[in-house]
Formats: sequence, C-alpha cells, structure tokens
Amino acid sequence: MIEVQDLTKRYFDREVVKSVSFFVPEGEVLGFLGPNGAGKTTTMRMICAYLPPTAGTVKVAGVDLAQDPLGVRSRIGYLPENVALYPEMRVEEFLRFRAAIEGVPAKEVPERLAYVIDRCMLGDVQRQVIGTLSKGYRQRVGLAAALIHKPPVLILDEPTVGLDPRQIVKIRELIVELGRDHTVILSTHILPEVEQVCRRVLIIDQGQIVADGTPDALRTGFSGLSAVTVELEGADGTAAAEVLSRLEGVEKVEVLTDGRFQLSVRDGKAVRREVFRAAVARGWQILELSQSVPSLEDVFLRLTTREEVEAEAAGEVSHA
Ligand SMILES: Nc1ncnc2c1ncn2[C@@H]1O[C@H](COP(=O)(O)OP(=O)(O)OP(=O)(O)O)[C@@H](O)[C@H]1O
Repeated sequence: MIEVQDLTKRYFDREVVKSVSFFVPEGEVLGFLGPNGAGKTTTMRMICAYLPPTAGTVKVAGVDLAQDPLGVRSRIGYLPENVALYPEMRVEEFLRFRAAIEGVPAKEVPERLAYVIDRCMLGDVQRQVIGTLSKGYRQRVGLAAALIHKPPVLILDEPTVGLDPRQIVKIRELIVELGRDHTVILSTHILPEVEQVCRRVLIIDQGQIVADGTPDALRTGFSGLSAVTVELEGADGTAAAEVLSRLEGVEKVEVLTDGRFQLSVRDGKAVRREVFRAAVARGWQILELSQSVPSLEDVFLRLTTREEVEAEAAGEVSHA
C-alpha cells in the first residue's frame, strides 16, 4: 500500500533523511519511532506530498508521488503534529470546510460528515466552537478532518502528545479501531503505545532506518541477547562473577547494587542449566535464577544511543 524507496531529504549540505526504504502492506499499523530530530516528520511530510524529496520514490496505493502528488495526497489522511484547526469555527462547520478543500463531492458531504462524527465520537460536540474544546476532543476533530475524504491510508504524527492519560487511552482505542480498515503510519515517542497499537515497528535514527520488525521480534531477536538474573548465597561476589562470566554463552556479567548478577546471554535456557551446575559444584545456594527479554525501550535506547551503537559496531563486548 505504501512503498518508499531510497527516500532522501537534504537541506543545504545536510542529509536529514538518508535513502530510507520500506513497504507497508494494506491493513498494517506501522509504528514509526525515533529520537527528536531523527527525521520522522520529514519522512512523513514527504510521503504526504507536503515536502518535495531530494531523491527517491514514494507510491501510495499504486500512485507515484512524482507523477501525481495530488493523487497521493487524496489517498492519505494526514494528522500533523500541530494540527491546524480554526478555533472560531464550529466542529461541523470546520469538517464541511475540510470536505470542500479535499474535494469531497457536495452530495456526499452529509454522509461523510455523519460517518466521521460517529467514528471519532464527536456527536456531543459537533455544534461546539473548536476553541472551547479540550485538547483530546480537538485531536479527534483533527482525526475526523483527516478521514473526511475517505482515504485508505492514515499518517498520524504524534497523535497523543500533550493529552492526559484518559484522553490518550481514548485516542489509542480510536487508532486501533481505525487500523481495522486503514493502513496506518503512527509516529510516537511513547513506546508502550507502539506495543499496544502497532503490529510492526520502524526505528529511525539520524535519518536512517536502524530496525524494522514486530515489537516481539525486536525485543527478542534484534540483539539475540536476553538477561538472566542470578542471586547466590554462600558465594564470594568477585569469584562468583568470574565463574559466571566464564560459562558458555555468557556475553557479559554485571553485579547489580543488591549483589545479584545480571548475565547477558544468547541462549537463556542453556545458560541457566550451566549456572545451576556451577552453583551445585561449588556449594552455592541459588535464591533466584530468572530470565527476561529486553523491553522495546531497551532496544530503542540501544539502537539510538550513539556511544553504545559505536561500541557494538566495533565489537566491544565487555566481560565484567
Ligand atoms: N526546513 C528545515 N531546514 C533545515 N533543517 C530542517 C528543516 N526541517 C527539519 N530540519 C532538520 O531535519 C532533522 C529532522 O527533523 P524532523 O522534524 O523530521 O525530526 P523528527 O524525527 O520528526 O523529530 P521530533 O521527534 O522532534 O518531531 C532535524 O535535525 C531538523 O532540525
């Protein structure tokens, strides 16, 4: 449904989006993650035909951006980060205005209006002046406006930013619901939001895609590492750390502040077996032996924190 190939944006001599390629199939809800300034908004604005790319191609529902930018725009409902609403207009009046701008035929307007008001749960406020609405309701008006021309694709730039927790839940539910019959790209900084809403995640950093997969695959498969936590009784800390770091499959051992050991491992099951054997052989009591996979936040920080990425690229794996 959305095909992005080698998409690049350069400002003067600085490339802020560097040859980005990805494909979003019909019906997918894709989370677009990245730190501030990573290039998310620039990428989304290029896909929506609001910003000309320096290089690369975009196709939305088979329509080529370079050949038919208005055709692309008509297939996308775009909710920008700071949605431009007219505070003095009433909700219904604003949505009619947007329908006219988007070229919705006059005879279809009543039906489209009723549909988006219902879908975005705006029935109670449709005659209210936009300036008097809460931020959550204003965001829903923005979504309704993005949907008015029946686009198959929705591109949402940080739709929950600045909302209170209850409004966040409502907007997320609405996005999940819209994801049932739209292809969605959702940019956000909120990692649990991605886990709840998106089937697939793209992480962009410094204008480049650094990860692409399901949240589960990113957590478990990206580094291949999981953590095994060990608490021992009757063991000298330094000696035990030394023994644990020599076990097969252990990449790194950290001593936590409470004296437990955290092992970065490739195969948790095999390592737990080895830890058990080593402890029994030395007469140590095992008080805890548990395994956890990294959170999406761990993966995100690992991929987007410069020093760690560079250290990893240089093959520096520390053994404590
Ligand atoms: N018109 C412009 N001229 C020059 N540089 C720009 C322009 N617009 C954006 N940039 C730069 O491009 C980079 C990417 O910006 P972009 O807004 O796409 O990032 P982002 O990932 O959306 O960040 P945020 O999460 O903060 O919204 C930033 O370094 C920004 O300063």
